[in-house]
Amino acid sequence: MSDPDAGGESAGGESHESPEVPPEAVLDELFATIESRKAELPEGSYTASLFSHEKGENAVLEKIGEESTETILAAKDDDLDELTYESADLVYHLLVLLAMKDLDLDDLREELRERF
Ligand SMILES: N=c1c2ncn([C@@H]3O[C@H](COP(=O)(O)OP(=O)(O)OP(=O)(O)O)[C@@H](O)[C@H]3O)c2ncn1[C@@H]1O[C@H](COP(=O)(O)O)[C@@H](O)[C@H]1O
Repeated sequence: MSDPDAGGESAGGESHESPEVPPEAVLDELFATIESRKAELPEGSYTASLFSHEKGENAVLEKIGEESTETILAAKDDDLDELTYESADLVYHLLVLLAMKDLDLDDLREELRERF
């Protein structure tokens, strides 16, 4: 996997498209970035702030609750752009939670694969 900091991510929370990351590698790249933020806790990183929040794990748990509600509301409104946006927020925060609990994408993949 490539260096997560080489893909244009910014500790300031800016998001840049990374055309060199193929679509099928996006989740792995994102998770690698999350793991990097967890290890290095750079200043200005929203992800790092979730790992060092004074509320502890409740910070990310609350975000998952909020993003779940926003996802449901977008679906009820049949707003597909909003549904996609809020789903991305939800998945991102879920991946932060997995990393916080020392789980990773392989654990998730394995669990899903066993259901085939
Ligand atoms: N994918 C994400 C990502 N998705 C959501 N968020 C943040 O999650 C927060 C969501 O909170 P809110 O819902 O309150 O945001 P909001 O914009 O006020 O409200 P909404 O309209 O989104 O509902 C915002 O601060 C978003 O910036 C993310 N922050 C970071 N990433 C990824 O993590 C990388 C590293 O980010 P930093 O840790 O900030 O460097 C980035 O390059 C991205 O790839």
